[in-house]
Amino acid sequence: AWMDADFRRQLSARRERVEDAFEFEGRKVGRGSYGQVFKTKPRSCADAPAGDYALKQIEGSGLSMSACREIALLRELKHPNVISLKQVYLAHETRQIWLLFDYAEHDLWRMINFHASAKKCNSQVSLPPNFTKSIMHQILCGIHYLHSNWVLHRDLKPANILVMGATSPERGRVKIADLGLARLFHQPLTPLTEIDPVVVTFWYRAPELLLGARHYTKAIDLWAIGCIMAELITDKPLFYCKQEEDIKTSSPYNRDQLERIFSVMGFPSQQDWRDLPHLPKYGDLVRNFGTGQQYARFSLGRHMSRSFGMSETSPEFRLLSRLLAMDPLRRPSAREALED
Ligand SMILES: Cc1ccc(-n2nc(C(C)(C)C)cc2NC(=O)NCCN2CCOCC2)cc1
Repeated sequence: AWMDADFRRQLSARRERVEDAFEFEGRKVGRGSYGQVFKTKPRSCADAPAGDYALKQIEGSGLSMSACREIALLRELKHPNVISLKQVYLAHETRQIWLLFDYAEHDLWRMINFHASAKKCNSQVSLPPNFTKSIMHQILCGIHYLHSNWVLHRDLKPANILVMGATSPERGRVKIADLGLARLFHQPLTPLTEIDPVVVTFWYRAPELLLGARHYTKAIDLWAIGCIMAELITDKPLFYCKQEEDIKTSSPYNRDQLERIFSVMGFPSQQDWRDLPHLPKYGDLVRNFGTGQQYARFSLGRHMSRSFGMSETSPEFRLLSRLLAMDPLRRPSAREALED
């Protein structure tokens, strides 16, 4: 009763209700710990332009911390390669929050898997020439925009790279999104596996994170982009590491993931990564890997030329090896990578 009852009545009479504007019964397309997503079309009476939309019903009720963060963040951002928030619906009766987005038909995770399986049954479904170049350029444009606005993604991976489909006027356009759960904790040291152990993969996590770095950086996003670039080229996750079931590690140190990285990249020398000994988990590293000379003959060039016939003198290899510099200080900024 503390609020003016008449004022509340006016508000609720004027408030547009999501069910009046959109048809979404039985059209669920996604479900995760973040909430659920419906593919929907506006009803004829709605003033939204025709076309497909994605309605995300946020998990939980009321203005949770993550709902506030997502709305506050997305409403400030506007870039062709970043998912755009079209509308927010607050259902007061149920304290439900709905976010309206343009519907993205594809994501890189499904596109890469489709292409890989097609290749296996070796029907030549080859990705159009320059597909990888276009996708990479758009990802770097979107990340350059986010980084210029001091927004770090923190969980870049193929599933978070959406691509608009043939029915969209933005056909083929990349929309960087975050469908995941990594939003709930900002510190990299929080055990993500506590939320949804099945989903979390460490394949895109930069080595400094695995060695206990306390803060996310722009360079951590660029490492992930390097991993995505290699995966677009070879159809396989570069640092694929089988996930033993529901690891309840509270430590960021993941020995198997580090082992996989070293068996592709080689072991970082003092020259390669001056600050390595200062990382919190350096002691574990030395205990588990010693001086790493068992990885002496491995290198990214060797891996890419043997697994994909990529020349170490090609421009794409040069960019890939810069993005995948073990020392975060040696990785290019998004702008430098765009200029490459
Ligand atoms: C708590 C929290 C959660 C997510 C975000 N977040 N951050 C981003 C950036 C700008 C970093 C790419 C995007 C989103 N949210 C979604 O992508 N949302 C999903 C949009 N999808 C839903 C399915 O259909 C396509 C759009 C922020 C904070």
